[in-house]
Amino acid sequence: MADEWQEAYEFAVEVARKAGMVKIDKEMKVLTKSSTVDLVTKTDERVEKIIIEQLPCTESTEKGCELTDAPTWIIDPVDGTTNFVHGFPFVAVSIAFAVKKELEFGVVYSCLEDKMYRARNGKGAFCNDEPISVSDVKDITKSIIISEHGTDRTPAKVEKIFSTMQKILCIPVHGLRGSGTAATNMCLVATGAVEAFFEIGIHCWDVAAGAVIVREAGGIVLDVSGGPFDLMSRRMLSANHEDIAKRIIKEIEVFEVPRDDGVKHLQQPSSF
Ligand SMILES: O=P(O)(O)O[C@H]1[C@H](O)[C@@H](O)[C@H](O)[C@@H](O)[C@@H]1O
Ligand SMILES: [Mg+2]
Repeated sequence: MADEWQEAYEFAVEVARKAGMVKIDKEMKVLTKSSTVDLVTKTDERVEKIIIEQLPCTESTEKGCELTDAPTWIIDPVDGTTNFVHGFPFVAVSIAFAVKKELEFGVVYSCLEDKMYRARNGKGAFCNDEPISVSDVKDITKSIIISEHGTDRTPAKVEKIFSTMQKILCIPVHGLRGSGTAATNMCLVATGAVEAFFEIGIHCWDVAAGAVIVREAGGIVLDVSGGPFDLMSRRMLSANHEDIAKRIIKEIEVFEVPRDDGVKHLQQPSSF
């Protein structure tokens, strides 16, 4: 049987590259989404339009996310919009494709670094056409971990986020980092530059492509409780190895966030 999705995969790489030809423009119009620190720009809209016009069979929906069995594109035109607005040099285009609710391939173009990350189920992960793989460090005290504080500044949530970061820092780990884009953070796990990245509050479009890239690079993608990864849950932990993941999970102070699909919060059974 012909390789059904290969053409779509290759096409997504080209579309991501074209969409990534964005320029840092000091006069850009900045708008806000869920809060005054959750930014979106006219460029986000322009890039989204470029992508949607070029990808085959796209129907765009303004109404949140619902993953059905139909072939579905999951797009973040500018991941790292706050970076983009400030000229902080990590901005990515993220394009994923799911079939029957399973992610089939993911493409992340880190445009300012000109790094094209891509992966397809069972076919490996690549950066600029070179195969990539996760780090082999299993000792958390020899690791670098990424987390982000997101855009919800409710004091109780911020407290949990910083308390988690403090506990992880004091394990101790070699360092804590954050590029400001979830898609790029996941690619940093996939290349072995860091051992893990976790965040509560991200959206499906921030992490869908990265999830395929991490898995194909030999890593794991889980819920922050250790249970199976649920794309709509807005909770994600990606790691090079389950030893690193288990150790981080011990320290994560989980808090509730509304799911992307609007379904009431589901309890995630831990696989550890
Ligand atoms: O830049 P966007 O697409 O809004 O995504 C980022 C999100 O807004 C932040 O809350 C997260 O901390 C980042 O990891 C996302 O990539
Ligand atoms: Mg994003």
